[in-house]
Amino acid sequence: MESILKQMKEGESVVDPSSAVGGGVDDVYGEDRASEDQLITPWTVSVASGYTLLRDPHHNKGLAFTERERDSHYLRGLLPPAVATQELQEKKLMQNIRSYEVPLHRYVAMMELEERNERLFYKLLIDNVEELLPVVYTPTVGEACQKYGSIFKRPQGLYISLKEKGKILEVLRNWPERNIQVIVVTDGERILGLGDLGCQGMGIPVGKLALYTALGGVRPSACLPITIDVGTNNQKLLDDEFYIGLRQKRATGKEYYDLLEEFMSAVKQNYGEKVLVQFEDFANHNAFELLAKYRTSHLVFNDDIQGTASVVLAGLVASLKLLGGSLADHTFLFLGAGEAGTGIAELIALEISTKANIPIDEARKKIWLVDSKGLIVSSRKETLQHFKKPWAHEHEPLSTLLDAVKAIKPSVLIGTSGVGQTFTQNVVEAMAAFNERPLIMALSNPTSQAECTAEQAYTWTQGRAIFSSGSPFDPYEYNGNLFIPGQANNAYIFPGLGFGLVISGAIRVHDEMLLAASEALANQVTQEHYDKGMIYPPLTNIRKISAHIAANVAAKAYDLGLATRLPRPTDLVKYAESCMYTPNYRSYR
Ligand SMILES: O=C([O-])CC(=O)C(=O)O
Ligand SMILES: [Mg+2]
Repeated sequence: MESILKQMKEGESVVDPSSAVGGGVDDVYGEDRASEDQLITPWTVSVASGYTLLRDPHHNKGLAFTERERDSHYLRGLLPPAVATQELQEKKLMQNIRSYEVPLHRYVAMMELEERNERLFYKLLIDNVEELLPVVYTPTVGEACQKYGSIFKRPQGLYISLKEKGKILEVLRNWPERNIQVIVVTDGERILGLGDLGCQGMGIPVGKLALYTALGGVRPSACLPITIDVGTNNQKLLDDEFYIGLRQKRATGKEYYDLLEEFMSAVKQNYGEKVLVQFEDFANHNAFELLAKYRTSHLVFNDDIQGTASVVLAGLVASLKLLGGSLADHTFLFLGAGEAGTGIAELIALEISTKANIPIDEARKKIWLVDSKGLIVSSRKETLQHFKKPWAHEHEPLSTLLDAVKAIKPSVLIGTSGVGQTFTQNVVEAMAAFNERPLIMALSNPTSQAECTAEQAYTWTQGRAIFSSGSPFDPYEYNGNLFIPGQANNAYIFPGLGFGLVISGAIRVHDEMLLAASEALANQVTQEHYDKGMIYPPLTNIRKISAHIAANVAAKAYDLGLATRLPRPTDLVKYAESCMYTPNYRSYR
């Protein structure tokens, strides 16, 4: 109370005006542009003082408050005498985090840092991206969701449950930030390859949005994680006394779709049509339908269908440098015909059809899918779900993956089944029998669900495999050679894709933007990477990569007439870079 009075005396606001309603892309980013050259704008002085300032994660700098700031912001005595730089704080935190051996403890330490000092959290994440991505994101975030009820301390996003039916607009208005640019929403029904985690799926939107900021450059205050809770069919959670969600079986059908409809229209009403909604980890039976329903009326994309497709296509295009030929010269076999499998298959077909100038149906014939019932073939067409039908080609029925590998003789094997250890030694050896360099992608997450490990892929092919996975694997030494697995995770794509949509003021996501994102990523793989057998660039350069992806996506948005931010900047890469949030401390006078 006292500190608020002090602020009022000084004419300061307790609210950061950068979060006020209104403002397009330019004024939104003014805050961070100003911060970079330490300009003092009216915004940067509008922070709370004293004890409140130390408790405000958006503005707190801890020991890094200077002597002058300690005087001018009533911090004397509230901090010990030492003054630290942001770099020294980083050093200390990395030491602390490395001292925790249990990955979940590292996760909790990072979340606590985010709640204490947002800029330091993002600085740490950006400067140590390869080390910390597996902590705040896949695979550790999977375990965090499984135990979310126990580790839950403070809400990090919005929970919209069936109890909020009819009141969703009010709920959105309860969120403290107004100027939202990106929402990641899940209903928790298919969290990674871990299944239905209900309300505890919240860890996923939180993790994805941390990457939007760290990897893509979207301001943290413009990001909104949302979990829609319609119940869970996970009995273990329903019986768990610490479960944080609705204690009921999942609502389905009309009840489910009515809630989603209310949510989507409330989002548009509250934030306008340029807010991006990323659907994440919905179950297959809803994911395709929600995407089809909203892609023509809202700025939406499904990360598991489209983001994953774009990242895999980039890896495939890059791998042609090592394999030779064009995509049309290859044959693709998938294990798993859900969101990721059919999404990737469709984008590959689109790319082949565009590049080879052949009808998409012809292009699809290069691509085969196996689901839990075996190879998808035309005799099964009647009973297939609609998203599998385009892949039902003429062939005799085959019930196992191994039989399919032997019969189809693919050059590329892609796992999107969500089931670990399904690329058995026999399967991988069969791939190596007729391919000089078999391309193997074990995409299911987290690590426990990967179809095979990097070590297995390299040893079972005597080091000939080109291997990528959804979850990270360490480099592996085999016969004196070091092999570096690629991480074919949508994390390469969605931050740049989303940022490109935001900076161009796009109003719809078009498939050509996914191709543009994919192309930009593939272009970032250099000869130096190819020489090491890599088909993805290292994550250490991810902000530069994201700027290129954003620029390519924005260019496509302008070309397609879907961009509303006019005039079109002449150099989109430079423009993207200049708009990116940077977490260096600002000075408060
Ligand atoms: O979150 C990840 O690591 C990738 C992804 O979207 C999924 O597995 O559902
Ligand atoms: Mg996902």
